[in-house]
Amino acid sequence: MNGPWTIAVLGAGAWGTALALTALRAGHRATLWARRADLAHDITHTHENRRYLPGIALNPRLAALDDMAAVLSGADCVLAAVPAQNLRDVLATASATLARDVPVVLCAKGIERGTGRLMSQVAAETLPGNPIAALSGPSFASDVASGLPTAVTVASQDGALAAELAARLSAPNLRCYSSDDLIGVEIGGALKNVLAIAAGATSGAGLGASAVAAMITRGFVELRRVGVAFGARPETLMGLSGLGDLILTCSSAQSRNFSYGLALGRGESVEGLPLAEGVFTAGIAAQIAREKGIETPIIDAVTGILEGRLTVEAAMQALLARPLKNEAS
Ligand SMILES: NC(=O)C1=CN([C@@H]2O[C@H](COP(=O)(O)OP(=O)(O)OC[C@H]3O[C@@H](n4cnc5c(N)ncnc54)[C@H](O)[C@@H]3O)[C@@H](O)[C@H]2O)C=CC1
Ligand SMILES: O=C(CO)COP(=O)(O)O
Repeated sequence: MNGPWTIAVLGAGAWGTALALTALRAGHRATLWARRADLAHDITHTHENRRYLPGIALNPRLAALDDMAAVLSGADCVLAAVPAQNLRDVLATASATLARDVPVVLCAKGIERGTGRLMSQVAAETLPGNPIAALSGPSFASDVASGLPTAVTVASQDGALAAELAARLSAPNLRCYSSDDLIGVEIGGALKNVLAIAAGATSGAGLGASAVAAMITRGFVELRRVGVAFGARPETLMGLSGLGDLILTCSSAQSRNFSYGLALGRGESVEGLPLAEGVFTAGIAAQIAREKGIETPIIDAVTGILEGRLTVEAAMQALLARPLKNEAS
């Protein structure tokens, strides 16, 4: 289909709002679905998402509704930007009204806790028949919403669909590359959040920039090991959705995952901190790695800290005391 698309964005949090603004910048029509009527009202009438993107003036053409069926009606494409653990419920609701030929682009980064499913597997189960893609890469919502530039990857097992979506979703400030390595793109996005908690904790514990760099690098080794076991291509893991997003998320307090780790490292309360997807993905990622016989000491350490079995100090000591080995092994 030529001409502008009608894009439905599910989830009116920071990322859904940023992506809807980007879709408008790309010349499309975009409507947000918000779970809560007051948030939908705010976005439509005050042109600000005060809860999730405070201080950023929204395009007055951006409307939000709390009626999912109305948002999905006539959509040429759906962007799903709700948290990973809520994706199944949201897509199950969408399945009642969404036409089966409409592509769904998954924008959450995580692994489903109870099942170990990647987001594309959740979508395949809840929306059988819909073409599925994922969008992932280094992209803080507030940067993207403000019009700052970045690049991401749009992946689908159908390479032609990925290329079409990448072309359609690219905007003046968002350069979308395409890939047919869907799993590779998803794994990078999910695991970098867990590793950002580790990097944040290292920094928060005052262990120094050298330790943070070592943590990121050895964390990337774990990301590659798990990714390859899932069938991801190494070059995908080295790309925007893997290494690119790992660098971003592990090096800035703008990241909620890094900030969560910072608080842990400083011994501060994490009560009430904003969504940090790595908190939910760590345990299931560690379990999957164990089942596949993959060594993931950093992901295991983050899990131990989150479950209250390890202090940050004890986890660091245990990592440093591991048997010495060849770096390439
Ligand atoms: N914020 C960012 O910079 C980026 C976030 N992402 C990913 O996007 C996903 C969403 O993140 P954000 O928008 O940042 O989170 P957020 O916390 O800003 O917003 C989450 C939104 O989902 C809604 N929500 C929560 N539980 C829900 C449920 N049970 N059913 C329906 N909606 C529900 C909330 O009301 C809110 O509107 C996450 O997986 C995150 O990793 C990806 C790239 C960038
Ligand atoms: O995924 C992100 C940037 O690409 C956002 O990271 P946080 O969820 O840690 O803020």
